[in-house]
Amino acid sequence: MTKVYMSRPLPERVQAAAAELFDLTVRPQTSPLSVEEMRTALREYDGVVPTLGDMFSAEIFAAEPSPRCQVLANFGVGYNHIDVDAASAAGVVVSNTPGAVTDATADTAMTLMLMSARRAGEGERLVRAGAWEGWHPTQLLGMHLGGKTVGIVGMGRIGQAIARRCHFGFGMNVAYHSRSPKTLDFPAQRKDSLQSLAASVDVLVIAVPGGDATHHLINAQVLSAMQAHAHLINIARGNVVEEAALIEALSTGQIGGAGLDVYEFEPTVPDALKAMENVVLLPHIGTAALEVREDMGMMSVANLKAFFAGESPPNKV
Ligand SMILES: NC(=O)c1ccc[n+]([C@@H]2O[C@H](COP(=O)([O-])OP(=O)(O)OC[C@H]3O[C@@H](n4cnc5c(N)ncnc54)[C@H](O)[C@@H]3O)[C@@H](O)[C@H]2O)c1
Ligand SMILES: O=C(O)[C@H](O)CO
Repeated sequence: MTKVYMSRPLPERVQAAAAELFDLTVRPQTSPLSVEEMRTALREYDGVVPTLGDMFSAEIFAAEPSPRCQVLANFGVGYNHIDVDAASAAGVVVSNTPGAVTDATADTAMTLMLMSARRAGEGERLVRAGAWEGWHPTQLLGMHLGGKTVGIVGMGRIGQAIARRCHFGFGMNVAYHSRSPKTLDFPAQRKDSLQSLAASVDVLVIAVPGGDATHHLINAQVLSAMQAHAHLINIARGNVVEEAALIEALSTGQIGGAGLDVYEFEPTVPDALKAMENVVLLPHIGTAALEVREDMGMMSVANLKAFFAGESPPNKV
């Protein structure tokens, strides 16, 4: 029977579906795989279900050049933790879970946007500290989103879902920067550079994939182009934003605030960020809803099933 290894426990429904089809081993820990665990997974299993944090780098494939494993069915849309070229050179196909994550992650972006613009975290801390002295007309005044402009960096599935929510739900104007124009079913202004997008919006949202090509895409230069009242929202990958430059921009008042779901050195969150009132910090919960995690898992299982039936996985990357 085909041997499959899951690097973390997934929702019960997903494990049950995988166990019906394969000889399934579920690793009980929730931490990223160690180098030794990744090598063993490649050596001893036909298929592996890894997830973010399991760093299947070129070095791992170099150490296991002829693996038994033929497919990495990643749990998650982002696969920047897998060196796809090295996997391919070792004969390993990689798949991911696009679409299943889109709406939930866009909702998380809206949560961050509203919390940051309307100072919700700051207000919650005030209440919890017992320091709230009652309503008054000029307390905790934030930025109203209606009529403001959101700038999307990465107008893909999640970027478009965020833009739709902003336009149809909140009456915001939408701008974006992309290498080529997009055909969209809502009005949006395309900016020809990241700098001009950053300079012209009230909220800048990052929704690009992670990886070498987008590492520190949002650096000191981009942050200094932003307006002093503007907010930065990152639901993509932590190292797309140069965290040290963000801390500087937030602490000097170069930008108004930030909402983050992801961090450059996850799960480490710098003390400087934790100490600031004008930043909202979430623990990478973009897709954290049971039905979403079930959909992602069922997609990984469907990719494995197709692969071992001799077909191309529907979500091969
Ligand atoms: N926070 C979370 O829990 C969470 C959840 C899901 C996805 N994500 C992240 O979001 C990413 C995007 O997911 P998606 O499904 O929307 O992917 P996608 O491929 O549909 O969209 C990404 C878009 O970014 C564009 N892009 C790439 N490089 C760019 C650049 N330098 N400048 C401007 N645009 C650029 C691409 O052309 C594409 O349109 C994932 O790769 C993942 O890392 C995070
Ligand atoms: O890439 C993804 O899908 C998320 O970051 C994990 O849910």
